[in-house]
Amino acid sequence: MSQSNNQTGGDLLMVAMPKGRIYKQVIKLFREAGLSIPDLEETRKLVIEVPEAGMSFIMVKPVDVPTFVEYGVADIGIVGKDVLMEENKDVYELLDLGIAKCRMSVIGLPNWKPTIHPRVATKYPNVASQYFREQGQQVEVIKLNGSIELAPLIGLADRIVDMVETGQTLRENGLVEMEQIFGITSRLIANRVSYRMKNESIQGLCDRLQAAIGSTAGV
Ligand SMILES: Nc1ncnc2c1ncn2[C@@H]1O[C@H](COP(=O)(O)OP(=O)(O)OP(=O)(O)O)[C@@H](O)[C@H]1O
Ligand SMILES: O=P(O)(O)OC[C@H]1O[C@H](OP(=O)(O)OP(=O)(O)O)[C@H](O)[C@@H]1O
Repeated sequence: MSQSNNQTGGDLLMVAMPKGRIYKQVIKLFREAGLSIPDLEETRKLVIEVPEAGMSFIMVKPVDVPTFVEYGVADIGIVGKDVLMEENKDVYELLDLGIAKCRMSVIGLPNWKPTIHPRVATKYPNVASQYFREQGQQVEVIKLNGSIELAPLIGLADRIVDMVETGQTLRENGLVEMEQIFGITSRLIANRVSYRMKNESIQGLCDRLQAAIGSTAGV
């Protein structure tokens, strides 16, 4: 196994860990990969060293993970494909972790009809703009930060671009999925320089995670 278990201080891999929804699934996967990680959300600490796993974690908002990694203050990070597509940062995408699975879709009311000045509300303005440009549709994109499904219900926009997992949010608000844009899972990303300088430990972690993903695939 190339991953060292007795690294200390500056040799630790700095990992940007997303707080919230993805966190628990990442920790489960890391543990399945044989890495001994405590519950990082047990405290309000934002920098947590875990020398026995050869890693140090910074706890960040999911949308900020690519920024910490691009600037190299984190060597690696875990982030949803949705955020990667929207933020378009200069990082390596190393591994599909297969967790936090959902999809990015165009959503609207069931009786939707094309309008003269179509408006689309979304948390993902770059993704939405690119999608409708490729479709040859001119739309005004309105950026929101949450409760996106509200927009067509109250007339702010005629459609939204948002994530769908179980479809419960759509059903409970009387909305329908009109088109799927792309599938989403969480990815392991790396800083370009770190990937060269710390290749052995990053590649070792990748191999361990890949083995854990392989052994649980289809379970
Ligand atoms: N309903 C969902 N099902 C599965 N995965 C999801 C779902 N919603 C979001 N995700 C994935 O989890 C990631 C983080 O979502 P989360 O809701 O924790 O973050 P956020 O809303 O960006 O953060 P915050 O709530 O702190 O503003 C998303 O970027 C996406 O990849
Ligand atoms: O298909 P479902 O299983 O219902 O999941 C989809 C919902 O999950 C996410 O919302 P989130 O919980 O992050 O809330 P927010 O975007 O309003 O903050 C997403 O924006 C959808 O609203």
